[in-house]
Amino acid sequence: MCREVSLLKVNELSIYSKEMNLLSPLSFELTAGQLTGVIGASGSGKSLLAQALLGSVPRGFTLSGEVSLPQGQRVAMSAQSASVLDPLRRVISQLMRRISPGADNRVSQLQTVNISRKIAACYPHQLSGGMAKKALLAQATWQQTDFVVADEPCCGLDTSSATELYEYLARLASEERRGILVISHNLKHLLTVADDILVLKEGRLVEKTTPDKILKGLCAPYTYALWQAIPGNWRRTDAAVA
Ligand SMILES: Nc1ncnc2c1ncn2[C@@H]1O[C@H](COP(=O)(O)OP(=O)(O)OP(=O)(O)O)[C@@H](O)[C@H]1O
Repeated sequence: MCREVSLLKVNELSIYSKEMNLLSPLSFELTAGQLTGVIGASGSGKSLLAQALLGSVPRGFTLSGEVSLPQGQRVAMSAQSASVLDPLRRVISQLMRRISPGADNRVSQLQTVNISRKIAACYPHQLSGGMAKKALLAQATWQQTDFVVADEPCCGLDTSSATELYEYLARLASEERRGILVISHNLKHLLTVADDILVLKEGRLVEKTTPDKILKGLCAPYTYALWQAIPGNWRRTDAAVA
C-alpha cells in the first residue's frame, strides 16, 4: 500500500432518476491519513453516498460525477448489513482470505478489532448484530486498501466496543496513513476521533466541517442542531419545567 499522502476526489457526484434526486451534486476530498465522519438524519443519503463512492446506485437511478483516486489505489467498504457475508462459510475463513499470505500477524489482526474465537467460529447467521459489525469491519480493513468506507460500523455495539472500534479506525488513519470515511449516527463518538465531518441533509452536502468548529458553534445551523440533539447537550428550559 502506498503510504504517501493521497486524495480521493469527489466531483459533483449525484444520484437521480427522471422523477427524483436522491443525492444532489456534491464535491469533497478525502485525505489519506485522516478520518472523515459523515452525519445526517435517517434518509439524508449517507449510505447512498457510500455506495456511490464505489460506483453503485439503486436500480433505476443514474450516477453522475466523478470519483478519482491516484493510480492503483482502491477503496474497501464495510457494509451496513451482514447480508454481504457468505452465509455458507465461517467468519474466520472469510476473514483469512483478506490477509496477505505472507502476513505473520494473523492473530494480532483478530485482536485489533476484538474478534473473539467465538465470533471467528460462527457462520454469519449465528452472529449478533454487534458481532456481525466487527466481522464486516475486519473484512474491509484487512484488505489493506488506501481508503476504507465504513457504513455505521458501530451500530449495535455497546459503548465500550464502539469506542474501541472508533479508536482502531483512527489508528488506521494516523498510523497506517489510510483514508477512512465513517458513516455514523453517533456524532458524540465522531467528535472525539474525526479530523473532518461531512454533514448531509436530504441528499445535499450541508458542509464539510471539523469537530473543533462544531464544538465552538462555528458551523451551519443544521450541524449545530445535530450537536444539540446529543443528550448531554440538552438544556432545561423554563418552558419545559413550568
Ligand atoms: N433503491 C431505492 N429507491 C428509491 N429510493 C431510495 C432507494 N434507496 C434509498 N432510497 C432513498 O434515498 C434516501 C437516502 O437513503 P440512505 O439509505 O442513503 O439514507 P441514510 O442517510 O443512510 O439513512 P439511515 O441513517 O437511516 O441508514 C432515502 O430517502 C431513501 O428512501
